[in-house]
Amino acid sequence: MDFEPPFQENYKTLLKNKSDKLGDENGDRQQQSQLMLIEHCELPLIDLSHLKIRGSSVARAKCKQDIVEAAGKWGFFQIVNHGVPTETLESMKHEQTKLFRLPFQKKAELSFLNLPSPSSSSPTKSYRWANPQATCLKQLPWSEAFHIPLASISRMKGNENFRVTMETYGMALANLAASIAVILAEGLGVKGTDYFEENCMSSTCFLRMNRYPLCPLASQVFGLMPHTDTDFLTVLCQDKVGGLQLMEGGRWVSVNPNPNALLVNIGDLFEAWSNGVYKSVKHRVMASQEVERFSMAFFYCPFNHTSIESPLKPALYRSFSFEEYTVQVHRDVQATGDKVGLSRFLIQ
Ligand SMILES: O=C(O)CCC(=O)C(=O)O
Ligand SMILES: [Fe+2]
Repeated sequence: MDFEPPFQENYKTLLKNKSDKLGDENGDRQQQSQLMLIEHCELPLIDLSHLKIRGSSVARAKCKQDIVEAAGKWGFFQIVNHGVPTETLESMKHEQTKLFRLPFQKKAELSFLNLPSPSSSSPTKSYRWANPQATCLKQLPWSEAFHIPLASISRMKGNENFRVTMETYGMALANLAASIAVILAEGLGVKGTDYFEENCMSSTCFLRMNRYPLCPLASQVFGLMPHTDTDFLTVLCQDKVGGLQLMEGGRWVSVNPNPNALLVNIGDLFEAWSNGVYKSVKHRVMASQEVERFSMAFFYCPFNHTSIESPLKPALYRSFSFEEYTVQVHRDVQATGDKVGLSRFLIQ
């Protein structure tokens, strides 16, 4: 299978170090018991058809309230009747599978898809797999991904269908995320804001296509390491396989996959903008020995120069630009393997 990244070959030394696995006798016992006794959770499922202007105002208010409550309690919720056409979703999934089935050597070429070369705020390549900086198995994600700035897809070479599908998908998701952002702002008592309309457009957003290959060492590595998202909102489209877990009340819980729903989660920027009311919750993906998994994350982000400052006072975080945040995250990841994140910007 020439599309498979060479995990085993390239990470031979790390993989030989069995004492390293995710919580064995030498590891953290608490972590081990957590891995074995994971509860499943049913995230709030919100039907966005209630938001229609023609519908009842009571149902509309209740739907908005459900979104606001889920963002504060879980940081995650599922949505149905979200308005993204089924054909658009299906074409994206089809194009995504085709993309990952290309030979590894081709995907890894620097010029593949003609996406932009690394810049200071996004200094890594669009195609990523495993983690060249990993010093132990816990830092080795068993996955490959394309991280695509929507601003640059007009330059994409090759498959015209893919470019058009991605453009349509990006626009639909940017509109969807914008309407959720306004509801969340209203939930904070901030009415009639044009902050999101002015600072976030489809061209400031990113798409990340993830593939989690079968993993022969599923108990030893993650599919994707625990992290929070560096954006305002993420809209995730996942298949029916499952594997996503999130932190709830200090423990990891498994999210039951619902392939008919999109999953929305709060990112770091919204946590800061909401002054901590909405939660950017840690999540991770477990690796699987049996089933391959695909997901697509849409990251709702502002311009690099956009200032993130909560309209609620007194502010918990000092104001920072999106670029300042991403540069700091990158610096911390390089230096410590951990992004640190919002706590860096807390006002003492
Ligand atoms: O694949 C998933 O379910 C989650 C992906 C994710 O968290 C990400 O791309 O940031
Ligand atoms: Fe994520």
